[in-house]
Amino acid sequence: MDAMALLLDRQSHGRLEAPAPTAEQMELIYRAALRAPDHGELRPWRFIEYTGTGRETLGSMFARAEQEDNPDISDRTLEKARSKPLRAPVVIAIVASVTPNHKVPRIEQVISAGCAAHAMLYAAHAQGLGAMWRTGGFAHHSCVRQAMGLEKDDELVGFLYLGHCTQGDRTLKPLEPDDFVERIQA
Ligand SMILES: Cc1cc2nc3c(=O)[nH]c(=O)nc-3n(C[C@H](O)[C@H](O)[C@H](O)COP(=O)(O)O)c2cc1C
Repeated sequence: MDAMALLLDRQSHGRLEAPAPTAEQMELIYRAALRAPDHGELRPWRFIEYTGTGRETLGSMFARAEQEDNPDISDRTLEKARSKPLRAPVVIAIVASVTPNHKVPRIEQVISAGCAAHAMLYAAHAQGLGAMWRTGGFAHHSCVRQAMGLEKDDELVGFLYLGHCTQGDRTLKPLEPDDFVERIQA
């Protein structure tokens, strides 16, 4: 795939189905993540991959978070939270693993992990896979953070849902660079 076409045409796919990406495809996705810009070579990221029934572990975390916020929650809402990770055959939690009190500020380390997630979206698209970056209501919940072993300064930058697209591309709303760029020329 042409690199510019990749950059200009990528889009998110929320409806994803099996089969899961192959081991070779996953390897390339992680390798792309590891090429993210990284001030100080801190490698401020880690990835937790949920597949098969492993996704139920993540669903249980979501359900626990939901229940903690609202103990009187209905079974239906609880089940909805629990089933969220089943929306794709692979879900990857991307954690900004932050080195505290470092000359590279925390925000730069979190951005770096975000860049890794971004690279993963492109690596998926380049291989004909569908992907979507989600945080939902749970990524920053103390329950989920604790279950994933996040340290105080860490950040869960999101969940990457990965699989095969069930639908074609949607028509994108055109955006114009001139609406976002300020040019200082003198
Ligand atoms: C940090 C982050 C978190 C996001 N969380 C969600 C989410 O929880 N739910 C959602 O529908 N979209 C979420 N999005 C947006 C989608 O990933 C996607 O970018 C959006 O639907 C636009 O689609 P596009 O990527 O094709 O332009 C998130 C994006 C980012 C960068």
